[in-house]
Amino acid sequence: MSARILDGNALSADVRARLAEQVSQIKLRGITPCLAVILVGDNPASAVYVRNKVAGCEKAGMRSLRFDYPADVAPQVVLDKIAELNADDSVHGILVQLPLPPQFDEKAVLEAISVDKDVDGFHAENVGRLSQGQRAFFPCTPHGVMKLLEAGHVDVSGADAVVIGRSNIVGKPMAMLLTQAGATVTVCHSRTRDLASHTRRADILVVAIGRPMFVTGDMIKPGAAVIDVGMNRIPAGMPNEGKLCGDVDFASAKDVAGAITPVPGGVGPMTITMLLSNTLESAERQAERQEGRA
Ligand SMILES: Nc1nc(=O)c2c([nH]1)NC[C@@H]1CN(c3ccc(C(=O)N[C@@H](CCC(=O)O)C(=O)O)cc3)C=[N+]21
Repeated sequence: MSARILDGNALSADVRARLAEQVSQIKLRGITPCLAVILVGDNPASAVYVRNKVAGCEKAGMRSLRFDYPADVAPQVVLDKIAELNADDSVHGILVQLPLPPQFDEKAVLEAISVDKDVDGFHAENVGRLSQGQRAFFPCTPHGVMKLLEAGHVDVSGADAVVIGRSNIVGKPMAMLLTQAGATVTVCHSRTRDLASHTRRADILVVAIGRPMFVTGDMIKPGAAVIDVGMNRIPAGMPNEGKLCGDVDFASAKDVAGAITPVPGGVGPMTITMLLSNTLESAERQAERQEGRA
């Protein structure tokens, strides 16, 4: 048996069509949702992602602003730009592409973004709000994973979910969203003993460790939903060198899993889709505030 494919490109197209409809509605109220993207340095992968984010905005009818800085820029220059964008009512979302060069204090940069414009959901206050079940911007990658599970009719409530990876941008918020949706969640990481004993019990397995093809079919419970957040280049000297691959060995996993996301075409496109969705939501909240004042 081969697993059902949880198709992130198809779901993205669906969701983005609906977003474009909502964007044209809010434009009638005189507001054009606008995302500002800040990119520091010349990491080629970051440049591709930023280009995709900007293109996604335009296609959905949103406005985007892009600010590029050289790798050796003084952090204060970026902080000043963030302050300017925070104060600009025509900007609804601000994203600083990570990772930042070493002279930056990443946390200080993320905290400088207004909570109301933090469409990445990385600000400590948004993280706190999410953990308390309050209205918040959810981080885009885990939010996109929840949408993929929902569209794929994967039952989350009561499921045993295992998340591999404990990063602030994926693993931790993923665990929170799954917990809120009623799963029993285990978070595994580099110090976990006997990883496979955990993964083999998972009805839902989310893998976000950044190690190419690390999870193999023998680590997966038959019928499980396997979500691959990995985004790696196949190392030199291996077949398909230079191509994208996930943290899951798709070839062996697909024969065991009940449902699985491919790389590319799984979680990645949904990350950008949820970024657009958060930007629209930010614009809608601003419209509510304005109309509340009027
Ligand atoms: N502040 C910030 N927010 C982010 O959301 C953020 C970030 N920094 N830094 C880097 C990571 C990575 N990320 C991806 C988004 C889309 C794809 C994506 O669309 N991937 C395509 C393939 C793209 C390709 O061909 O390279 C796919 O999986 O099908 C991948 C990765 C967002 N990130």
